[in-house]
Amino acid sequence: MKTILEKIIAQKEREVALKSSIVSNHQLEKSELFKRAPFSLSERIKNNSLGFGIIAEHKRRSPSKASINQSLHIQDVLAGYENAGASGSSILTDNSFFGGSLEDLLLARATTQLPLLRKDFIIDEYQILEAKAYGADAILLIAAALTQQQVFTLSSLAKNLGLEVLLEVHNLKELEQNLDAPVQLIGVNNRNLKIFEVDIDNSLLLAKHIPNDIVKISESGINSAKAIQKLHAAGFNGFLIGEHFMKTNTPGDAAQKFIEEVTQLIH
Ligand SMILES: O=P(O)(O)OC[C@@H](O)[C@@H](O)c1c[nH]c2ccccc12
Repeated sequence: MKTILEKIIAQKEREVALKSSIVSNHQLEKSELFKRAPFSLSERIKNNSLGFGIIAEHKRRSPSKASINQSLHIQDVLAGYENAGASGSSILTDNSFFGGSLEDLLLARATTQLPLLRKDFIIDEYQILEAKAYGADAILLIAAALTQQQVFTLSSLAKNLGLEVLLEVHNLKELEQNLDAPVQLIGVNNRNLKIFEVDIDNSLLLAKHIPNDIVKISESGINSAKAIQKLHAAGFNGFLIGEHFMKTNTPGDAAQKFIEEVTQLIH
């Protein structure tokens, strides 16, 4: 039986083959946004007055949750996140499994000055060119979906284009085998993408193995200020949060309240 991750990757391979057959790399490189100088997500997380960074995610649905929120406009969500004091935003662009699109990324770019992470299952250089052409500042690479060679090649290309990389790992092996790749942020996913179970303790265990010149992010399943307090004490600088905000009618307000709670708790 195929895991969900394997199914998603198989679908991505088909998508990339189809899309690149009608829109060339060169056409993507000619787009207006390709000339834009990207923002630094890692700098915003390290240097902000809060002492921690929240990457607030736009997510309508996921394989583990059929519907989180289908009724909001991405412009309102992003304006709310920016106003709340988030350090960046993660925009799901996968359509088949998460209900997002590159159009979402474009609308987000037009709405906000926050650094934007293209959140997708990137397996090919073509998708990195797309990310830049649609206004991303950073991309996600998922170690569990890539070989060590792919992580190195794809993150090198991103770097050459001025995009930062958040490398997602789930265990020590994935972390250690990719430490020579040029990435600015490493995210420990609390959710196992193969079986979709959440375990915050996973991040706590891996934190000390991440080199200190790399920004440390804890991802997924975070829904309380107390969880951030623990993770922050373990050395994490940033926190990627989707569902806890997106399940409300006003994700920006939820993010604001959350950031206030965390600030009180950790100072
Ligand atoms: O909604 P949550 O549990 O706060 O999680 C956000 C984010 O970490 C999660 O969406 C995510 C982490 N890694 C991914 C890889 C692909 C798609 C989605 C993800």
